[in-house]
Amino acid sequence: METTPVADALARAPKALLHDHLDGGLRPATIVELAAEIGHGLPASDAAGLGEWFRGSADSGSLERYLETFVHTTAVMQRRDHLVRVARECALDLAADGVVYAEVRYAPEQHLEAGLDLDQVVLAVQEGFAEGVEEAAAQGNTIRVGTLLTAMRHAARSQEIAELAVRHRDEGVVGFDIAGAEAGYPPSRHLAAFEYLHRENMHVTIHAGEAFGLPSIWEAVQVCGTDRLGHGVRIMDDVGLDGEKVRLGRLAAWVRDKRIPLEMCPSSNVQTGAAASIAEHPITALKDLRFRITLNTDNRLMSATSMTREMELLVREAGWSLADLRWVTINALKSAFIPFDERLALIEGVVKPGYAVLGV
Ligand SMILES: O=c1[nH]cnc2c1ncn2[C@H]1C[C@H](O)[C@@H](CO)O1
Ligand SMILES: [Zn+2]
Repeated sequence: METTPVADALARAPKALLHDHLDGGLRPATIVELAAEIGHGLPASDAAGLGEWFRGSADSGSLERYLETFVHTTAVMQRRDHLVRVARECALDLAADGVVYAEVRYAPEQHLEAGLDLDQVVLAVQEGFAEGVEEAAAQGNTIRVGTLLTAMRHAARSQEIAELAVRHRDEGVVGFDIAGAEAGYPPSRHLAAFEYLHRENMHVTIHAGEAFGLPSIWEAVQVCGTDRLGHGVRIMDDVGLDGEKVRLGRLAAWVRDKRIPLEMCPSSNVQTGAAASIAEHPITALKDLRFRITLNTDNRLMSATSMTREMELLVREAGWSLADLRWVTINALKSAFIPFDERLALIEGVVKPGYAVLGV
């Protein structure tokens, strides 16, 4: 993309990110290096080729096939020092992209193959984030990173992961999530974990309404009591036209009325077939209907993207303005899993002044 005044403004705009997978954001060069160290075979031997392989393979039109690419990232995230490095680089890369607040998620149960236990995995990742945040600050980029612990929805460890999240809540873990193939694995499968988290006053988000439709969103909201929806793009199935007038079904109305945040990830959705194109992605219609939408990367490696790029795509292909981007940034901070006063401080002290400099 050529450098234009708008592209320059987007690069400088303060960003808030609620939905980014640690194992979906590795630097290709790091994967090449770590894979060589542990003797893991890769589908491409150089960083550029590997980056291209991830993006191309993830462009499959199917969430299941998209998820298959993660075997090559989780493979190199098994040793303590490797987890520290990947987390450190994640914080540095997000900060360099202008992200001032990020919630980064991963599934600890996928990092036990070299003998670490769940707590050791969490501590290694927290150490890496702390290092990255400190280095970024030294480079002049201030970022705050919160961690979400994910349980894989096809597996049966959600209660354990929920307890792990609660155990590490004072060390930077701010919430819990479920991810993985959605069809056939409804959120209610993990109801006991969600009930436990509610009793512990712990925040919850659920991947729902990405590869499966309204029943998945309904369960996440009404049965599991989620605070936010990961993607939630299929809520559009409950939005119709009554002549010229937009009509919300009961679930869509509930989601909008309750201001339930939607963690939307345009490029990822185009790759998995959840949306036809950036121009037609429901994020724009939902913005116009004033749902509590947020803009996210999902997997920077698989989508070869960044927050700046997602913003550029919406501006170029869906007619978004800087004011729209400021709005979703504030929405994200209103929806963040850190305390209210800290969210407010970021909105008033960082985001609003940052956009004011850009004339918004
Ligand atoms: O967009 C997604 N939908 C469902 N699951 C996902 C998505 N992106 C990543 N994951 C899975 C694969 C990762 O290994 C796991 C934990 O980050 O979460
Ligand atoms: Zn995701």
